[in-house]
Amino acid sequence: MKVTVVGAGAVGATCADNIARRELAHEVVLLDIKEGISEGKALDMLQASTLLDCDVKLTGSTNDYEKTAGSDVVVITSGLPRKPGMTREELIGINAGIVKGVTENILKHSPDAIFVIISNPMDTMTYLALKSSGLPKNRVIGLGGALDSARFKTYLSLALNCSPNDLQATVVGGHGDTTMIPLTRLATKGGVPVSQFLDEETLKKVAADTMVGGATLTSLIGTSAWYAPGAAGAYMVESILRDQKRIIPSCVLLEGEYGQSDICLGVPVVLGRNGWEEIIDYKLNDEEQAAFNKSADAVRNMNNVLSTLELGV
Ligand SMILES: NC(=O)C1=CN([C@@H]2O[C@H](COP(=O)(O)OP(=O)(O)OC[C@H]3O[C@@H](n4cnc5c(N)ncnc54)[C@H](O)[C@@H]3O)[C@@H](O)[C@H]2O)C=CC1
Ligand SMILES: O=C([O-])CC(=O)C(=O)O
Repeated sequence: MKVTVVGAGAVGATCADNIARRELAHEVVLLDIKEGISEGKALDMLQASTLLDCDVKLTGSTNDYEKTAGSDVVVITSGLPRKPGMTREELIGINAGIVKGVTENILKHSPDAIFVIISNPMDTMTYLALKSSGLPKNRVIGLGGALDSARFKTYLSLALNCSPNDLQATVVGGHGDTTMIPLTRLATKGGVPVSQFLDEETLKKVAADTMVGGATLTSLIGTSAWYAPGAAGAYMVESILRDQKRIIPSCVLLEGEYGQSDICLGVPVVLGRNGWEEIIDYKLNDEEQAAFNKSADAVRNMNNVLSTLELGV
């Protein structure tokens, strides 16, 4: 199996490193437009491999897409990250052109690849990659819910003083500070609703912290996060390449599911060797569905901006 990660910055390099360390693919190509950075980071990771008993062919490429040929999965992280005080949505003007161009270049050499889109604003970038490529819907998957749910579990585990591994907790909707929806009602500890352990005020704080999880890290670090985003990328790639069929909330095209159409938005999906294979219906209650619809409205507004950017979509 071969994976290409486009963008050898913080998220791309971390994702490639996680994929290599866990030997999820036999070959990993890291590609960046900036001269030397991908070759340097790939060589550094290769040297680390000798210390970590891991055997993966890791190479870098400065914008040479021939080296990416025959990739099974392509992870797109190329583009600008936000700075403190910015929203992810403000990145659309610069990142849309990058994501569209990269998708086109990749497809020339890997026509059968499954795409995992990370660049922000991710819901709109996923929609753009899908629409501009004409790919089957199951092969374009945005990363949002995997990361946001990891943050939800982290804040829950801190409040509950328990292992995050004993928690089930999912975030659906958009990957934005105000558009994501931590599904508190469905969160469980060892199969028991977390509302049996935590009062409403604490649960509200956990949900609020989750929603601004990315913004909190951005203001602490000065740029956006990469350890959990890179790990979340590898987690999705693992389920795809190993055909694990894990249920991972991800951004996919909705065609009536969850009451929405012609939009890519975060819902629980089964990830396997065919990409996303099934949408799981969580049967949202009225309040959750209203929040989902509001989230869809905001993401649709961003998608409408694409037509003003002269991208030809
Ligand atoms: N969906 C999610 O959950 C997350 C999304 N992100 C997003 O991921 C993106 C990357 O973030 P970082 O890695 O922190 O940024 P970074 O600035 O560290 O790395 C981005 C890399 O993309 C490269 N690049 C730019 N244009 C390119 C092109 N046309 N072809 C190839 N490479 C190109 C740059 O040279 C740079 O090395 C940002 O848009 C960020 O907002 C970050 C974290 C989580
Ligand atoms: O916060 C950001 O801009 C990057 C991102 O999407 C995240 O870490 O969730």
